Amino acid sequence: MNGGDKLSVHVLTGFLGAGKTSLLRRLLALPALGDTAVVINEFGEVGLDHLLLEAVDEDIVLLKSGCVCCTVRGDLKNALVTLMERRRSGEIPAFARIVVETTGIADPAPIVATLTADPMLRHHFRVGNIVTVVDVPNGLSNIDAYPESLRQVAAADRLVVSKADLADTEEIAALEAGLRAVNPTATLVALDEHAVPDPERLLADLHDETARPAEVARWLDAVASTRWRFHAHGTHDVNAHRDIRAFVLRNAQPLAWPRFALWLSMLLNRHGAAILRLKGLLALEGVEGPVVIQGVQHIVHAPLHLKAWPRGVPLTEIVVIARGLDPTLVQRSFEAFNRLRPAGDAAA
Ligand SMILES: Nc1nc2c(ncn2[C@@H]2O[C@H](COP(=O)(O)OP(=O)(O)OP(=O)(O)O)[C@@H](O)[C@H]2O)c(=O)[nH]1
Repeated sequence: MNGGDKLSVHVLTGFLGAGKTSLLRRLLALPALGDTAVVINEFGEVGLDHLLLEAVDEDIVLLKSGCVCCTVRGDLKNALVTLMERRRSGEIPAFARIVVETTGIADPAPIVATLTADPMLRHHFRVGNIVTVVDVPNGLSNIDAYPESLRQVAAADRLVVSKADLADTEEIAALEAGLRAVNPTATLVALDEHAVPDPERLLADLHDETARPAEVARWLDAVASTRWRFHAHGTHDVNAHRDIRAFVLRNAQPLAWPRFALWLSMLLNRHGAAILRLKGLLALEGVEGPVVIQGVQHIVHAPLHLKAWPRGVPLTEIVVIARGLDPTLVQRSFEAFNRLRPAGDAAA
């Protein structure tokens, strides 16, 4: 359940021209990330050429940093399987993680779906962090104009605010507030063109058992310290014009896993396209510590365990970021289907 020695596949996304490749270049130059394999779709669009050292074959190259870089023209599964086969046969250096850079108009959900749904990929890989780059000059207007941009922001575990050098502090603050409003649980990292990114901050993920409790505590703090709480009268809607709401389903009574799993799959079947992101902790009957769940749109990752409850007491708290979905109805169906006493204002 906890991933064992699988390799994390991180997804680097962000709208057209946001600064994905610039960030990737700086990350790959860091000695700590020399053992990274990179998968880029539509290679012709990105300018990594000056980093290229040696062509291993038509699709795979070694970068100066020692990283392996692979192009995806066909499907992601084939690219990942090929990388693993060449790594095993010693044709390319061993690598410890993979970063997939998407095109600017990609929705990250299908990548997550590929990794979680395919049995062979699931055996070797696990979903790492979704890192979304958003540039200050265009970020807010892209979120409003392009559904792909919104989905990239909502899906993120890390939001990198780029081109801060091209804006003043007010513009940066406005973008950060807008990003927080769409996705309160992601870590915000502001970078300008020359900043050295912190690889730990961007790529340490939930599979890193030492980082996991802090990561989860951060989600919960982010939710507790914002207005994103469910209460009897609905949510405080700071994102009305986008029809996006983040809300928390919270209840202290332990859940029966089979019942909860059925409820969740029914919810995602019916409303998967409206649910942009879901993450949280479950208090389950017969399970001592919290179980971490997270999903992107209709895809849910394999659950993970935490050893201790971040607040010291068992409490189910699920953050949902949804578009066009009434939180009151979701909360009601969560409580009714799982046979819970309504938490109401007392738990909010
Ligand atoms: N001033 C400034 N320019 C930046 C910064 N980051 C990226 N750029 C510039 O923005 C342009 C686009 O950057 P890329 O890194 O290619 O962006 P991308 O997201 O990979 O672009 P696509 O792959 O085309 O979607 C380039 O000209 C970069 O030099 C930054 O922090 N500050």
